[in-house]
Amino acid sequence: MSKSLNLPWQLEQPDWRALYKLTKPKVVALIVLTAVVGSCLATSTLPPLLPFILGSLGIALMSGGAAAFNHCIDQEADARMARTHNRPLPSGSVSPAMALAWACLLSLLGFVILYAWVNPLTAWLTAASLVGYAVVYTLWLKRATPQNIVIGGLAGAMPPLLGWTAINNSISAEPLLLVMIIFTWTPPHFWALAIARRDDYAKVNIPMLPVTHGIKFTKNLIMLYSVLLFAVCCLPFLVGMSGLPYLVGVVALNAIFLKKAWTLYRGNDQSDAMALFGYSIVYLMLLFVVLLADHWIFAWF
Ligand code: HEM
Ligand SMILES: CC(C)=CCC/C(C)=C/CC/C(C)=C/COP(=O)(O)OP(=O)(O)O
Repeated sequence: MSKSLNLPWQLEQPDWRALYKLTKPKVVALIVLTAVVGSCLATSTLPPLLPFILGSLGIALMSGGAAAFNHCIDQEADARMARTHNRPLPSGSVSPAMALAWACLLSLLGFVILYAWVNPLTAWLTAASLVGYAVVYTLWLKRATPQNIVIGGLAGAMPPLLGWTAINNSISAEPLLLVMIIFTWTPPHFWALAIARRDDYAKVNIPMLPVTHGIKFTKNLIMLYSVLLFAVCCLPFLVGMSGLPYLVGVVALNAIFLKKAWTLYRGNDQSDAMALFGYSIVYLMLLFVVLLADHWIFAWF
């Protein structure tokens, strides 16, 4: 039987570097950070070690699996975009069958770990996030509406709740506020990049907002969401979940965010858009570090 048939039992030797890249490791690292902070905030002491470690591992595996499914589904568009044409599938460093098998393996392994050793609630919520990203966003919304990333952003916003349920096995208001923060952060995070890469998306007919509604309109919405993000970030302080150190931190982080959004609104599309995109990542990382530091300052002093 010919090797080119690529049946599952005829997979090539794995290229581990390519398989690692399929998991979008930097994105998953930030996702896991938000989940870890969700776990730490779920208790006033240190979280119990087993659900903490296995919960973070299961969330990481399923997020990496979701990212690998995204690569499989988007391989043709990725091949035609300058930003993505070097990815493992378009460049041929991994076969479609191997990538699909890898996505299934990571997702299943993550699910089993969460279900068997953490709790079924976390396993099912993480599975819903995976389906939300890989199926609802990538397979459907991405090509259906310029609001794709607003709705699809809910999947990527779930990890603080997943981290929380891994420890508490229940859903409550506090982690939902953290979900709201990431949900509100996603549009400026992504639309900044989409402004800089507008032509790429136009070329492959993906209806991202700068393609369908133009750059000026997208900049308006980035400003609007940036103001909204500031307000949403204040909620943990206003409901008494976080203290003054958190408030000081988020005021500083959001002031810089607003300044960069304003600079983009007024200025150069390429460099200012990439500056806001780059900062959005540092911003989210620092915001969750500040949340955790504030939590521990209150718990221990
Ligand atoms: C639907 C929601 C989201 C969309 C559409 C989106 C879109 C993107 C895109 C297109 C990139 C560029 C990737 C590349 O060049 O390979 C990116 C990068 C990144 N995103 Fe997002 N993102 C979303 C949610 C998130 C979430 C929830 C997180 C983490 C909590 C996140 C963290 C990152 C990080 C860390 C990078 C930099 C990756 C690198 O440099 O390799 N994103 N995002
Ligand atoms: C289980 C769980 C918590 C799932 C969350 C999964 C996850 C990896 C979310 C990240 C969102 C993201 C990078 C979207 C970009 O996709 P894109 O296709 O628009 O960007 P691309 O063109 O760079 O691939």
